[in-house]
Amino acid sequence: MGIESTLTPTSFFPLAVVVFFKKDYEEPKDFLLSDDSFNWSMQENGELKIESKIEEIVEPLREKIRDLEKSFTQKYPPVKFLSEKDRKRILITGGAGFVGSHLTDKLMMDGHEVTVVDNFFTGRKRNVEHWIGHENFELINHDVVEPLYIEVDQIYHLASPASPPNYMYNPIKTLKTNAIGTLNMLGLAKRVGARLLLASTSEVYGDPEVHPQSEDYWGHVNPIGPRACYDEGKRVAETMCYAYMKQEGVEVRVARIFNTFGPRMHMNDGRVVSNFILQALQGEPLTVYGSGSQTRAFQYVSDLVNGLVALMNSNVSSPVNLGNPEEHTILEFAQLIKNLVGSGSEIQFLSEAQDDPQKRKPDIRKAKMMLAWEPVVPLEEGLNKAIHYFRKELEYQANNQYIPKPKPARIKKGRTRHN
Ligand SMILES: O=c1ccn([C@@H]2O[C@H](COP(=O)(O)OP(=O)(O)O[C@H]3OC[C@@H](O)[C@H](O)[C@H]3O)[C@@H](O)[C@H]2O)c(=O)[nH]1
Repeated sequence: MGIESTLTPTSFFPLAVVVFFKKDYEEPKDFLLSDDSFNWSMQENGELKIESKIEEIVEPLREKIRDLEKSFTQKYPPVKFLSEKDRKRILITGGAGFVGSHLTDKLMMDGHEVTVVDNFFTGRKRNVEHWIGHENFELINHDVVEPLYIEVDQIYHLASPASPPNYMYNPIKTLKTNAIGTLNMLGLAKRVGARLLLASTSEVYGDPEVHPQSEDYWGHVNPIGPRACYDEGKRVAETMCYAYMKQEGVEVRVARIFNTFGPRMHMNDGRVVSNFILQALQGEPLTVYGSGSQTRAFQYVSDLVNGLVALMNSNVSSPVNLGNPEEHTILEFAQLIKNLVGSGSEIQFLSEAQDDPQKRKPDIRKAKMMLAWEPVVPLEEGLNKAIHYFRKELEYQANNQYIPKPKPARIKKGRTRHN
């Protein structure tokens, strides 16, 4: 069926559209308009009559758009249904980061309403994009250094850079995030009557003189060293939590998180696990700082997430260590990653990092007893998952590099181009 129209000088808009269409959209060929697309005739009154077949041409295009829209229908990971009574409104600050995004997944899949707040300094939209558009999910680009006014039942306060190169990059900002950011979140918790869980760190123990570290150890931190912005920032954040608890009755939970690794760590994170895996995968030397005799104990991210949720929903308001007590030297760790990757990389010894804690291992008896929690993912299994993730990331990076197309040579009118 053709559309019939009468052209007057002011009714050339459809033609303009057609001209644009012809000029800019030459593919696919079946939709090309040509003079055959119109029936031209002169009417008795002298006006030009055009019967267009645009509708016939446009309909297949509409069909294609409908198909595309169908294919875009978002498929979300499965989400449990929770009754109004059990469903909580949960805020996760730093929810687009490495740990925050895994916590987001768990709480979403458990059926809660999750609001993620992130300033995307180290967090990435990509980490939570699979929830965008879901009715239980909201993503807010916001820096916790500024106050936030929303209604929530629980706050997981994770916002802060966590890797030493990231938190040392802008020490003043790290201090503000941990001090002012925590103050703002505690203020919010007080105002709306929410419970707040602070993601604290094993770094509050500094370079510990007690081994393994239990929660009653006060720590050994250099208050003016390069790590102080984070260590002292988290220590003051803990202090604020207990001041708000005692003075204002805010319900607080404090998780002291030990070294954690897993998928979604940033390629430029700079912590030892991501560095060693990426170096081993690319055949580059594994960079060991110092002699490699310093120790760490690494937990897989899903264990941590389960611990955080168990702590939030427990009645334990004092600090709790969350970590895997399996301790290794950094050199052993380099060797293990090299073997798991099957890499021929060398091990390169670089100078020691200033104030680097020499021994670290959590005492997790409190978490075991009070939360019935302990890590369950064996180190090698977790590392293999992380290796798989970083392998994919490297492939993704290689496939998505922007390679500019060579521009066709411009030929000036009236001149012949010679090769
Ligand atoms: O390429 C590297 C990176 C790091 N290292 C060493 O590996 C050890 C671990 O370093 P990481 O940077 O992974 O992490 P750190 O233990 O120093 O700090 C971490 O502590 C606990 C968390 O709160 C934080 O994620 C982070 O601050 C350190 O001894 C470091 O010097 C290397 O030998 N080579």
